[in-house]
Amino acid sequence: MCAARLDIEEASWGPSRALTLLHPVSLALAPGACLGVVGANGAGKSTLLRLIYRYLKPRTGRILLDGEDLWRMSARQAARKVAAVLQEQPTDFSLSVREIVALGRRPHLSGLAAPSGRDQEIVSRALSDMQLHGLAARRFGTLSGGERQRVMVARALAQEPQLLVLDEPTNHLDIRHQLEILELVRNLSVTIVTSLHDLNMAASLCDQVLILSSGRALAYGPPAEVITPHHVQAAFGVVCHREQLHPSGRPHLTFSLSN
Ligand SMILES: Nc1ncnc2c1ncn2[C@@H]1O[C@H](COP(=O)(O)OP(=O)(O)OP(=O)(O)O)[C@@H](O)[C@H]1O
Repeated sequence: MCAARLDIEEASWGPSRALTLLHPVSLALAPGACLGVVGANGAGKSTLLRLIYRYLKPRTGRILLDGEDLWRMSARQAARKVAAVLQEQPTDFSLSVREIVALGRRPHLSGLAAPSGRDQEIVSRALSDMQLHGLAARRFGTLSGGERQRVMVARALAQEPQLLVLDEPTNHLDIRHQLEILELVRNLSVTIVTSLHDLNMAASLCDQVLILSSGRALAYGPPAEVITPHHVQAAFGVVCHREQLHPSGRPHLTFSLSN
């Protein structure tokens, strides 16, 4: 897998001319960097992610991967470069875990060609990266929420993307699997855009953070500059305290409704 540079240039979106849900957003993300998109419910995180994985076409502006406009590529070309792990999961519950993960190879297969030995190897690696080998033959519909989430990450890994988009990747996961997924994601050599609700997690995982508030970019930059009590108050309407953990000295945020 290799990593792409992501440039978002004045990208906005709304379902009609009269309604803008995402006001123009611009940012540049270096290859291999991890961007965390945070904000209150309804702030526009999923909408921005949908533009980045080419589900929605920007009403204004562009999304560029290594300088190439996502909407000037074919859907298939884009699918070879961008993979997404979404909160909505597939409804083909009767497929096995291995079959679902193998769907990630589809953009790389030509025509009706059967998967090659290399494709099978990539699928096996994705299954073992997500510790799913023991579940490979199980029907997707029989898995727990956390197991399903790991299958969706494995499918995205099998796609060998240059940019991986994750919408709340730790949903449904217990603490151990949350930490494992985050560590795995962090060690991938791809560019990552992830929405997160946990600001402490965003601060420790991400190289850059974008705070959205009511469909507008409130702040963008390294976590220490962006996740500040002032911005948190403005975006979430809560009081935020930055404390230092002992003995690591790492910053940790706590929140309250009033001082
Ligand atoms: N097609 C649409 N038509 C009308 N409104 C929409 C449409 N899509 C999204 N919205 C609204 O736009 C706002 C932003 O939605 P979005 O899903 O991007 O928020 P979010 O930050 O991901 O929220 P959450 O944290 O709750 O998942 C919400 O108020 C949502 O109801």
